[in-house]
Amino acid sequence: MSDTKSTDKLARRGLLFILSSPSGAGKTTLSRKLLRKDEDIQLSVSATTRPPRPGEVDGKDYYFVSDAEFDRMIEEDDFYEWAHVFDHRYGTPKGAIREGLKRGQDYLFDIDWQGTQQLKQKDDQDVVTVFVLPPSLTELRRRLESRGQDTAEVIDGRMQRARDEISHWAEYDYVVVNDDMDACFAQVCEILHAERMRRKRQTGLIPFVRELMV
Ligand SMILES: Nc1nc2c(ncn2[C@@H]2O[C@H](COP(=O)(O)OP(=O)(O)O)[C@@H](O)[C@H]2O)c(=O)[nH]1
Ligand SMILES: Nc1ncnc2c1ncn2[C@@H]1O[C@H](COP(=O)(O)OP(=O)(O)O)[C@@H](O)[C@H]1O
Repeated sequence: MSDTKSTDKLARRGLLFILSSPSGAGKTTLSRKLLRKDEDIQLSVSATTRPPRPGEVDGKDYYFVSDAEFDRMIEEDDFYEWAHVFDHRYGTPKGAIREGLKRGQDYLFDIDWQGTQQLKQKDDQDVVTVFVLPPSLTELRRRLESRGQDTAEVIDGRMQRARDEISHWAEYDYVVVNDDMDACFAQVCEILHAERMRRKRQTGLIPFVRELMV
């Protein structure tokens, strides 16, 4: 983050910052704001078999792939994790994440509870999980409708799945309610800042403290 960069003098290990929520609660909006504001975090771009929505860019929002291509990626062990969500498959490509973490690069994940569980099993110490709740189910439906990108049938399906997704709230490290976007975004930034300061992530502390003690 530009405003934390100057105080970020010590070497640290990066983290895997996961935002999950029922569809429509606001995680894509929160993610985009975070990526714009914070230069030390980058999006882990998922692959999906779902077709692009208007305005979505291949390689930026998702890698949009065919079923056959997704099968090939599974066979070649290209995924950190993958899951069926709604009627499609979504997965996190391994890419350069492991190397990036060592250099202090943080990664943002917009993934569901299934992907979160898999990532935690693979790499619990680097994972920080945040669950975003809507203020009410009425408002959740209103947001899905106002986004104006899904059919009534798709929206009904997402509302039905919302209760299931919400039932996983207690598996997350942090839970925020996205009522007012600015207030919620500020909370998400505070969580990220505090997690970066954890002693275990500050790999530069040992040589730094050693210098202080000579
Ligand atoms: N497990 C897993 N879930 C993903 C991945 N990418 C996206 N998702 C989840 O798939 C769900 C549907 O995403 P999307 O079709 O973009 O709809 P949206 O959540 O309404 O924006 C959301 O819950 C995402 O968090 C991934 O790589 N792995
Ligand atoms: N706090 C909020 N107040 C009002 N509208 C919001 C808020 N957060 C998100 N929205 C709107 O709700 C819709 C769904 O948000 P989005 O970020 O796409 O959700 P998700 O990625 O969780 O499916 C979008 O049109 C977005 O602009």
